[in-house]
Amino acid sequence: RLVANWSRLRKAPGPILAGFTDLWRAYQQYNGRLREKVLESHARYGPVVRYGVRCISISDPGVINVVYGSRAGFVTGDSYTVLLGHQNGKDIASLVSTRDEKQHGALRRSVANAFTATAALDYEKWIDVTIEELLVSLAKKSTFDLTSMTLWYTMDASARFTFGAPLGCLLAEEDVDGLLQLIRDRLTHWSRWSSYPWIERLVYRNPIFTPLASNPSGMTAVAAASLKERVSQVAARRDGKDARVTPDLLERFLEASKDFPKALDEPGIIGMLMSTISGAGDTTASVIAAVIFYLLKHPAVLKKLEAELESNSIHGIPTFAEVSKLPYLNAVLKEGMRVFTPGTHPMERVVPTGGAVIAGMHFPEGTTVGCMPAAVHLSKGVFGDDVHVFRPERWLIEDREQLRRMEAAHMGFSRGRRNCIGQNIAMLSMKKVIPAIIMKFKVISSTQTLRLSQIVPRLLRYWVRYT
Ligand code: HEM
Repeated sequence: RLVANWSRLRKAPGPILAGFTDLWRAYQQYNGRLREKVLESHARYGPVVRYGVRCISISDPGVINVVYGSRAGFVTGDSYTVLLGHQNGKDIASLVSTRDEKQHGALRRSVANAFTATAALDYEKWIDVTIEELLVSLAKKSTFDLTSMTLWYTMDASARFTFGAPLGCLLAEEDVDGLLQLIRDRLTHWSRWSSYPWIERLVYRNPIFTPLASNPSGMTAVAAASLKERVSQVAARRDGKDARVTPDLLERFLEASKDFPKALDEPGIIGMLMSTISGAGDTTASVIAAVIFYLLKHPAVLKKLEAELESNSIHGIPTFAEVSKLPYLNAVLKEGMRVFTPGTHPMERVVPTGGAVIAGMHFPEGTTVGCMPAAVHLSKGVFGDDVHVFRPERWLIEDREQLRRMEAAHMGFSRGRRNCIGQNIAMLSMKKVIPAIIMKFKVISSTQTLRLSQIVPRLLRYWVRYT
């Protein structure tokens, strides 16, 4: 059996054990090292690397459209089912976790209006209030923990634009109500079990083992409770008792459910809430912290950014209109999201019937292929020889063709029909909060030898190790 496993994809290089058994992958993932190992393997073997019995990582940006393109027919890998919520003995699919393309398309269409660039502007006021609270908290401190503060900020901001009320993390400086822990439990669960989704199903979604099922269900319960509470508030509003000027995401989902009753039935809305809550917190916080880290590490870049903000009279909390088109700020964020990506493993897709030739190699149907943004972003052919260097200037060039190639290879928000639906909101939040912090405070590192590992792993300690 082990030899049969190995021979299935023997042309693809990679760690020997990975070809024989998925235990190798499971072990690395359990220890938060899979990302590091896949990156090492790409450096050693090239753009195609095997990291599991049927799993292939590809770092060649040329394959992005093949694997993630809208008509490509590559459905998401079985590993995503580990993310399915579970309530009352039933799986609750979310945007991220559903493998059913029809269900995904219907759900995504039903909520698309709530995430457009125009809709994101409606959430600006929720974000402003939260930035204000963050600045007040920071002003009271002589030193602050960047990791925690950005996290409390994104948790409160996302709770505001999702449910219309903050969690209170910034005020308490802790994980109020344990929501962050629930998100992390869900991601840890994903990380632990994505190598063996069929065992996960057997253990956690089997009525015989119901007590164990609490792990993937925690967030489902929170989302369901929020939904119940808000439905009664919306009903009260309709009676004229509670006038809400700007609808939050949940209210928009409830509105949209009238037009899309099938996609956005109760489990559909719960699934959307789960995707939004877990998609918005840790990811945005870690990118903000990483960008500030790179600015501190590169004082010349920080100085240039400050000069751009100064010359555009950006002080206090800027409006999105003021900062959305600033070229250097754009370049800093794009570059920050190139050198730092939170994802810990390739975004897995399954080769459709008949197999496919990808990156010059034929893969039989059923093979899991995927790109890990961290690996793709190190493509020297696209980004140049200095791929490991944080250099926003690479995005400020005249050469349109080169810019197009870099844009096409940027996977910070993934690509294709399952790309990040929250990216407009994330960009709005980041483009406002980073200038607000650096223009109000002179942020300096409290240690001489600041490393990314001191900033990021505490955010993502359950699912990735940074060195
Ligand atoms: C800088 C911050 C963010 C980054 C780097 C990021 C990154 C990503 C990536 C890489 C994916 C694809 C995951 C996969 O296929 O495995 C994704 C999907 C998703 N993200 Fe984000 N995200 C961010 C912020 C947000 C925010 C603020 C929200 C919600 C308001 C959000 C909601 C989602 C949802 C719902 C999906 C699933 C989309 C689908 O499957 O159709 N994300 N994100």
